[in-house]
Amino acid sequence: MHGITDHLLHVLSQHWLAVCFGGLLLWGLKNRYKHGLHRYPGPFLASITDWWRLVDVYGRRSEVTHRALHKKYGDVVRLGPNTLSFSSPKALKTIYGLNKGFNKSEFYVVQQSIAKGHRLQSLFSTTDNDFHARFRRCVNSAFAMSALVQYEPFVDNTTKLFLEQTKSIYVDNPEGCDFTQWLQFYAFDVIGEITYSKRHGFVEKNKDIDGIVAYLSWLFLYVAPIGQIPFLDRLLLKNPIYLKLSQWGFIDATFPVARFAGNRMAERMPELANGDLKPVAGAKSLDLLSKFMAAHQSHPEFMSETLVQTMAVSMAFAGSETTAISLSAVFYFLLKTPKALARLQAEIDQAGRDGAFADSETGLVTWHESQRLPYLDACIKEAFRLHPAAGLPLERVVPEGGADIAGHFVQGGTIVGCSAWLIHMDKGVFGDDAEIYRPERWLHNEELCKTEIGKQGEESRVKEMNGTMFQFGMGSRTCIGKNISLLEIYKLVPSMLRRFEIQFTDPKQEWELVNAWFVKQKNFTTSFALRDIVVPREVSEHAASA
Ligand code: HEM
Repeated sequence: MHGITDHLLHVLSQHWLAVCFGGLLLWGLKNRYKHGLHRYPGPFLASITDWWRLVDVYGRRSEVTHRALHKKYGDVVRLGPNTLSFSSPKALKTIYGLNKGFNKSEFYVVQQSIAKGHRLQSLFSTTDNDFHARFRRCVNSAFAMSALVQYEPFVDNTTKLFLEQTKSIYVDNPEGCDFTQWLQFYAFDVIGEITYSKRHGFVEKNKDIDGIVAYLSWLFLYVAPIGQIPFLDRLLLKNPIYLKLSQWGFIDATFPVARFAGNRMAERMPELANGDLKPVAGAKSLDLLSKFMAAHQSHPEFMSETLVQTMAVSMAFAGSETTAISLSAVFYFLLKTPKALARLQAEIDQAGRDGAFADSETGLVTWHESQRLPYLDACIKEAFRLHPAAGLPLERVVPEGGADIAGHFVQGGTIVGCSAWLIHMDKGVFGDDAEIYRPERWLHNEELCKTEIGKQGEESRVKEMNGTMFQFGMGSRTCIGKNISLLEIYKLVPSMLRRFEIQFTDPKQEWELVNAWFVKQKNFTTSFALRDIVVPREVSEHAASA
């Protein structure tokens, strides 16, 4: 026995290079043929190792890589030894459909936040479908369309302040405004107000409070590449030593947003203990935190205090950067397309002259008023289409037994996903000019609508586009905050356009994109001038005669 071991050790020491090479070769071959994925095209290195996609995502423009790969290879591309990307809208119903059994991949686990050394499994990041379904049932009603009316006063407070601050800080300011950051301050404060009836104070102070925005940006820059090899997270941000030290109180690894949420919860605990949840002083209705606490009262066996806090933290994580990116996209594409901006401005001014807006003083537009502006709707949808916030495929794991996805049988355990950056480019659905910004595609062509058949054709064309939009995801894991973000966007865009003339500070300016899971814009600097708010005809005639 001894002799064999000695002999083996001798051979290994003599031929260690060949042994290492052989081991690597076997590992590479195992990866290459994993789950029969060698049938699918893609970069050769991607079929061998996930380091290929980590490096690509680290380059911060993966949406460009993914588009180029699908253009070259077709509807299915292999992005890793165990990962496929699908670009055809036909794949959506299978991968994201209700009760199809596809779980989120480990990519999402990397996004779990930490409070006092413990990971917080959130609605967004959990990979457990049963846990998710129970969690979602507890909080769903707080996000229903009908609850929107209750949140509008919260949004109004921040929007009015935002309009005032834009006027006093940026009107006729030659330095211009970093518009993406300014909109992010807005989105953070709206979420703060809806969640806690308390703004973080970004818009008041025009600065990043407690470094929350910078921290979140850093975090997304981290989770995007590390999420490609999630195991690395356990060596880095969530390594056990760091988490233990944090649990014992030696270091504070609590995310700043989690700290803010914890403080607000502590303030409300007495109310919860009394069973007396009521709107915070000055607020007209219950905020989200109160609603999550009410869920804790009605489902104490599941909705723990930790889950209440997690839910509150998720609001800032999932709802601020995404909304700010989408708002920036709406304004950017309008400024880049003067004809569309002029048409939208004309629609808004006409509504102003017709007395469609109740507020002629601050410029604030209500949700209901915004819903009567079809061209506004078209401009917003077109911006969502061309610049969806999430810039990576929404990864899911194929259930045991495998699945047929858009005509391809894929084995269980394979990671599959679609990216809105590809789905929204489908020419079959969005037209041959899918690559350009053209809000008109969302309107019915009046010429065609003159016949019944033409009208039906137009209706089904627009319906298909609506049904293919993927900016909020799809199925059971679709964005729970969609209605809140739409409330913000549909109110802020017309309110800003009533109040201000917005221009690029440098007309030749192009923005820069940074794909860190969410595709954030940089170098989008704007100048503002005050506009006279267009008032109803009778009012202006009355003013003229007086
Ligand atoms: C324009 C703004 C927004 C965009 C583009 C957006 C996008 C998305 C997407 C794509 C997903 C699905 C992720 C996946 O399947 O992997 C998602 C989920 C989610 N979003 Fe949003 N979101 C936005 C605003 C918000 C807001 C304002 C909130 C909170 C108030 C929010 C909270 C969430 C939560 C909690 C989830 C997880 C839902 C679940 O798994 O049940 N989002 N969002």
